[in-house]
Amino acid sequence: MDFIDLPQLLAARGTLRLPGSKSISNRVLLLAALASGDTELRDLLQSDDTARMIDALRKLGVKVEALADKGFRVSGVGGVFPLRQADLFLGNAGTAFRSLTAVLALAGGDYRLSGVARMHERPIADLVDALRQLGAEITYAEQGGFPPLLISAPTPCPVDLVRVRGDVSSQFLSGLLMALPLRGVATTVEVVGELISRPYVDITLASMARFGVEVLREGWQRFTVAAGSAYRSPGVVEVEGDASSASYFLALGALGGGPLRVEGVGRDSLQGDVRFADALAGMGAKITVGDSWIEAAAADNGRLRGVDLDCNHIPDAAMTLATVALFAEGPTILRNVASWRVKETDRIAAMACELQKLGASVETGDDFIRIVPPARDRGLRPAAIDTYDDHRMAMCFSLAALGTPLRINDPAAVGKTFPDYFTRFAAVTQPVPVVAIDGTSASGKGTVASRVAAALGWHYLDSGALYRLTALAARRAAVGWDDEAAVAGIAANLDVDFAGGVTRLSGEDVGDAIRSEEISGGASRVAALPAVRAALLFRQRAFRRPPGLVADGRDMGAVVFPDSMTKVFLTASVEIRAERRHKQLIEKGIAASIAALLLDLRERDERDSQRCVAPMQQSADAELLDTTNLTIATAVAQVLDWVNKVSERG
Ligand SMILES: Nc1ncnc2c1ncn2[C@@H]1O[C@H](COP(=O)(O)OP(=O)(O)OP(=O)(O)O)[C@@H](O)[C@H]1O
Ligand SMILES: Nc1ccn([C@@H]2O[C@H](COP(=O)(O)O)[C@@H](O)[C@H]2O)c(=O)n1
Repeated sequence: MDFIDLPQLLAARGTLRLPGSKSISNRVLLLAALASGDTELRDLLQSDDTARMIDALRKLGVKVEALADKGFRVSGVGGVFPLRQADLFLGNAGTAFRSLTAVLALAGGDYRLSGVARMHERPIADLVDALRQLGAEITYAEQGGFPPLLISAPTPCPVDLVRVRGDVSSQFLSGLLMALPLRGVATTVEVVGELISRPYVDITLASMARFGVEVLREGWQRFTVAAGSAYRSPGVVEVEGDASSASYFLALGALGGGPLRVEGVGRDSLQGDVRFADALAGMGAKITVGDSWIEAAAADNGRLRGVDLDCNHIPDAAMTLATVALFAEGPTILRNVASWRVKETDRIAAMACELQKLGASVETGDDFIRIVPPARDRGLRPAAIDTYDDHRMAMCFSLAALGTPLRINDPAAVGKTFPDYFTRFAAVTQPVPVVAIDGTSASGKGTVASRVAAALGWHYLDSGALYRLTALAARRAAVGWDDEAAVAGIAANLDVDFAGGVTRLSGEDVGDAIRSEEISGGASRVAALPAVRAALLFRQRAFRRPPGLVADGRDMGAVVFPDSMTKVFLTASVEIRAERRHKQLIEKGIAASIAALLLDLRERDERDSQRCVAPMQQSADAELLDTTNLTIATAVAQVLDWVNKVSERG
């Protein structure tokens, strides 16, 4: 499985230009295609969802040209698609699926609309039922009430009133409204049930108005499109930044100190999700709003409060509040989020499951989620977060990195709306610093690394101990050191604890047992197995806790912590190393011979440096420290000097 490991973060600040709004991008793409005249769309979102819409429009015969600098030119077809037959695959793009269903059902032609498996589980009967009232000919290709859909030319139908449910997804109403000008006659839509996610309907109405069609709105119950309404290109449309995407960075600013400014949305934004900033302010964050930017910073006392909030108006951004709740004082209750259940995944269930992995207590109902953060002294637990092919799950949970190192599985899910999310995330966050000390066996890595850690007041990781523990546990389970799958299974489930400087395996102190020459050899054999290294990777990264980490091993700088602030490759002549190890063993009362140790060290160096995965080698960005003629104190002083120089450079 693909994953990204996020280091625990110390702070977040900076400025970020948002990608274009998904909701606006997909609406204006469709309206520009239906309009008469060419439209230049600037700052359009470029992501999976917009790619699906563009692809579909091209298959319908619409000319969509990419211009320089995130621009697109759409040659409008004046309401008549040139191609009257098409098979459209819309992935998991709800905005594209619902609006194209409505438009194609009234446009005339034979079309098949399908998507990914999850799209085929997302109900669409309410929209289909509404369209059928207008004469639409739509059949379900597989399961009744769900995509895929087969659409053919509508039967002429004189009705001027159509009813649609508004309490499942506002996209049904939005799709219907955008399609109505194709009828040419006055049509009123009456919403049945309470309309949810009203700000998204506002975006629809504003987008239609931009293309010359004013909808008469009576409360949130009746919407009328006048006879003869037709879309006309406004020439140029600038797409504002995505307010839902802004929520992750505003939350980062509030949790990570800030100030963190997002550019592209502000006071006059069309998007309801800008009100996420109000919710964050309600939790105690400092929010400043400009015409086209919003900035978030931590509360004066650095703490946020849990809230009890109706989230009907910010259904997408509300997910971000669920992970912010992990850091708040007291419980947070997010109400009126039933629509989460029919999104990219059942977001209430998915959110509950993943929040619990981090140590929160969670209660859920049909339309709410209640989150109690873990006790402050316990903090968040390192965890591997599943993302359910849902971009928002991946982005929301990245915030947990302010409390723990974590793994995000299938991070490419962000491609739906924010393909370079994790690169932008890294640019505005400051991870816990690491000093990596790699090198040959018995060169003094552990001695130097632990003293550097003590001098800095940082944590210390002896990564070799994990390979030694794996070798010991395999031996005890009578598993051969070459049995890759079995040893990797043991590594993945090691019950180890280093509390108080004591190395425990399943509760037993094994500090001496793992230092025997037999286990040293076993450790270097199991360490050559790729599956074992993969199984131990996140476990090592989970040691990266504030204020910093000094880690020693063979691949700390190259593989485990490639972004280490200082990398050192420590070595000494093999003869000196054998002498030091001999002295060390004799002092512990363990019998040893220099000749045997020499042989063993040479063998381990050879195996460690020649293996195919993460071989021991000095990387180009590592400082070389040969301790053959150095005292321990001099070696430690040299490393601290390198660390200080990097810190001074900032
Ligand atoms: N510069 C030095 N001068 C003299 N003795 C040293 C020096 N550095 C380390 N030693 C001694 O060498 C022995 C081996 O050091 P240490 O255990 O730190 O090595 P290591 O590289 O971590 O070994 P391993 O690869 O087995 O984990 C220890 O007894 C340590 O005190
Ligand atoms: N990052 C690491 C650390 C260790 N190993 C292997 O484990 C053996 C024991 O390590 P020590 O540092 O305690 O000597 C060592 O010989 C390596 O084979 C590793 O591969 N990567």
